[in-house]
Amino acid sequence: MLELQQLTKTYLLPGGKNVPALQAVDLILQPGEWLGIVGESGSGKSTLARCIAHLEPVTSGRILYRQQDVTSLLGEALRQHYRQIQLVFQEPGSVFHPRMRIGEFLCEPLLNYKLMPRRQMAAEIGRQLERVGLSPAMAARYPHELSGGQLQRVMIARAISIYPEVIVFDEPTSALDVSSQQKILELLSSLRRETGVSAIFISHDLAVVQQVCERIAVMQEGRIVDVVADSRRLVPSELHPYTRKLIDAVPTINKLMNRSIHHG
Ligand SMILES: Nc1ncnc2c1ncn2[C@@H]1O[C@H](COP(=O)(O)OP(=O)(O)OP(=O)(O)O)[C@@H](O)[C@H]1O
Repeated sequence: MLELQQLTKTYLLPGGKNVPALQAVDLILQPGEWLGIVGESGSGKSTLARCIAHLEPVTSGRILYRQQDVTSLLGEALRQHYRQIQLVFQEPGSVFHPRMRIGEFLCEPLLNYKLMPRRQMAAEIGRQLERVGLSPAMAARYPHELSGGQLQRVMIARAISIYPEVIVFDEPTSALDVSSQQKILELLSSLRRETGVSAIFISHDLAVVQQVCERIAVMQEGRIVDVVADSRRLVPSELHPYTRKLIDAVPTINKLMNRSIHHG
């Protein structure tokens, strides 16, 4: 479905210094798959998300979407491609316009892609809000009247409203408290079952990624250093030393790992 070939992104800082944020990344996302990306801060996860979502140009390499190279798409072809790959960020607050009601925010992509006439919009927005566990009455509210977890649900509703084939989640639960985080992860699991959408799920927290992804790619200094086929069966001897270091940093994962070792 989506294939990254030798994807490289280098930032040029004022003064001439180069920052190699992505270094020859190769990665394949299969249809329906939720692929996890983990790595410590600065390893290049957000850069990868922005490049895949075409929010930043890549320095070199290719992004193949359904076998077509989309790195150099322009104009209407790019606009249509944007629709297929949606990005959900960590800080939903930064995406909302403070004076735009939630309903207007949800209308935007539907109008933009002419997915339905205006007269059906109110009912559709109500359905979308319900789908992510919110009341249709929320459509009349402003962003500052919603909690972080509710805003993240609105972001998710907006991302799925235009039926993308891939959603890139960049730390979607990191700004939330543990209970809201858990509820969002449950919502994502049920949306995955309902829609069959594919996803790239980025987090610094292996325990979170484990809940929604089978395969996980591990990033370090802009490279993929390890790909774990089954996030729920981590076999230490088969892991890259850096992956083991990440696991050691997460106590809950340690427990799961011990359990999988003892139970074969
Ligand atoms: N716009 C930019 N200009 C210059 N350097 C950047 C820019 N964005 C990211 N970088 C650098 O690229 C590298 C990768 O950053 P990135 O934000 O992708 O990592 P990350 O794994 O997402 O980290 P975090 O989890 O802290 O967000 C870092 O060295 C960062 O300083």
